[in-house]
Amino acid sequence: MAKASVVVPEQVGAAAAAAQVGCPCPGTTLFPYPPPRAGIAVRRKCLQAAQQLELGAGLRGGWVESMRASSPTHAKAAAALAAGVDEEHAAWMARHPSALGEFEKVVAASKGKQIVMFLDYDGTLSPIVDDPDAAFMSETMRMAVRSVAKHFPTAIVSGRCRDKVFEFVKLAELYYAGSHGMDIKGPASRHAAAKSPPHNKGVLFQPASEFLPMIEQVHQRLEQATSSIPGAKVENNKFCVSVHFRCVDEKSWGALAETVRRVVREFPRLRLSQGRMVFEVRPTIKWDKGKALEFLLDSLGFADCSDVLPVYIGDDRTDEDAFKVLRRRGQGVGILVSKHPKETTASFSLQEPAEVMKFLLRLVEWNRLSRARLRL
Ligand SMILES: O=P(O)(O)OC[C@H]1O[C@H](O[C@H]2O[C@H](CO)[C@@H](O)[C@H](O)[C@H]2O)[C@H](O)[C@@H](O)[C@@H]1O
Repeated sequence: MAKASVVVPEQVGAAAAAAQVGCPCPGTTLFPYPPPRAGIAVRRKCLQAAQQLELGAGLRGGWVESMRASSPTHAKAAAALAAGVDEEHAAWMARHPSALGEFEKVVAASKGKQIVMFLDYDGTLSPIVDDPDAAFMSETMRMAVRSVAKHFPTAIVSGRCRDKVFEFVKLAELYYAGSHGMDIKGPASRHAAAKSPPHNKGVLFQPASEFLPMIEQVHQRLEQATSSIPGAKVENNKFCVSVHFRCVDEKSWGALAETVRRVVREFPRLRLSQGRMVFEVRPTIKWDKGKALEFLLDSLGFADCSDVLPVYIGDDRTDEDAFKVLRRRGQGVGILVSKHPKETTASFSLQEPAEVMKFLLRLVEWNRLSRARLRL
């Protein structure tokens, strides 16, 4: 398999581009610029369909195609039809190599920098399951995240409401950005708070608080309107609402998409996007997981700093906003969790939560050894 190198010709372009936008550390980017194209015709078509959906311009067929794209099984089948699976996968892996396989390059990029860890929850720390209320993370994963947080400032960035994701993760020493980054809170544990920068104590940021009553309303409307579609599940995520279709018969997907769109049209200040077998309804404000990442870096005292290396691991379309921010800053490491080729702005990949755990533990071990070596 062709290996991607940190020192590739495109990075000269990256450095130049970074310099043009005034990036403080143009020589240190891990991101080739312009971003490599996945070249997956089927995926791109599906992405366009998803964008149409977001713009509200999609036809019924476009929605269903986009809904299919959010299922790895369908996507895999579609990609397999479009090209040889192995070739497609190998080419994709060459563009987005395994963060475990290229571990040395990842850590080399952190030389002299503070790593800040950003972790998505569903599909990254916990496996995807049919019932959103049963998406538990394993105790071993919890221990891995706890260890990471002992070594690096660590944040969970999730589409879930903050309280719910905290119930799953149960680690008070972390930062949490729930509702796709619209509900940010600093560590609750006294020990972690004591270690936080002084200006960051008790950080709490909720840029969409005025939308709370509207989200309540749309949640009720969606529950009502989708109640006749078996398997549809509406989840109130405080500043946004998810409508799940993982358990809906594919024959009803068109009807569900139309119903959701009809309801969302009643609320011009809300918008519709799509995640993994889920519609996401959220405020039209310009705030997403990428903005949350930047907010947290600033809160941690790393605004306009070149001596920080944000590492963001996520599996979903909404995580792309964070990957894009890293690429624009020319700073950090974006890692997509996916077994299948997907169009992404992330530089690296990991296949599944089990690999995420291995990566986290390896990072902890590497940091422990590097510190021990410094003490010698
Ligand atoms: O940003 P995330 O932490 O990845 O949250 C995104 C959505 O995740 C959850 O839904 C996804 O996981 C479920 C459990 O595995 C699965 O059943 C569903 O199909 C996935 O879309 C969560 O329930 C949503 O509210 C989040 O927005």
